[in-house]
Amino acid sequence: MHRVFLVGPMGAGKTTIGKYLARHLGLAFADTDAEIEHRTGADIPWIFDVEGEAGFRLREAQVVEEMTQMDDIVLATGGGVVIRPENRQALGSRGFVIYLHATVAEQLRRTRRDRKRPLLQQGNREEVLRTLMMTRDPLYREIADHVIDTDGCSPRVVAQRLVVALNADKQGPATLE
Ligand SMILES: Nc1ncnc2c1ncn2[C@@H]1O[C@H](COP(=O)(O)OP(=O)(O)OP(=O)(O)O)[C@@H](O)[C@H]1O
Ligand SMILES: O=C(O)C1=C[C@@H](O)[C@@H](O)[C@H](O)C1
Ligand SMILES: [Mg+2]
Repeated sequence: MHRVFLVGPMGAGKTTIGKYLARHLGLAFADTDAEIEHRTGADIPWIFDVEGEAGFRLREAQVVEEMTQMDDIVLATGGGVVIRPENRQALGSRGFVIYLHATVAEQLRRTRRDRKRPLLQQGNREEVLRTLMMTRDPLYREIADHVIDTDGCSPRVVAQRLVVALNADKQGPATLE
């Protein structure tokens, strides 16, 4: 039984690399952001507008509680998933957690044209990303079994490093056969 959970900030590549990795490993792919949109029939900016960030976080916690119990899955999470202790507990205890790290400069480059991440649509993007990173980086690390620096690496190279990390984890629940 394989469960790989990808955590990290906006633009780290969780969604991009998660899809690639799942295909490579022959596992299902799921994404908490996409699942929330699927369940509500609304996109994330709309949910933030109507229900506020608090409403979104509640939905996110419900999805995390369910999806971290699915088998043979690569699960990409939203950048803020680690805020809630119950999410950290579920992710940290139920699967192999990979922290995809990217510097703020790299996050800025990768999210330059983004209009779908509500937290990046107001104020100074660099400042927002820096503040989020300061509070969240220790939380990503708290639950991570492995950290991968993605700066300057193509999605393919990041995915290859991820496979190496999974293979090296003899005890982990996501060890490759
Ligand atoms: N290793 C990489 N090298 C270059 N570009 C990348 C890399 N990983 C992702 N990208 C690009 O960065 C953008 C954001 O990637 P992605 O949506 O996968 O991030 P995410 O971690 O899922 O963010 P979020 O937390 O907001 O869901 C996309 O345009 C993607 O193509
Ligand atoms: O970093 C965050 O808090 C977020 C990241 C995205 O994945 C989405 O979950 C949403 O835009 C919030
Ligand atoms: Mg994503």
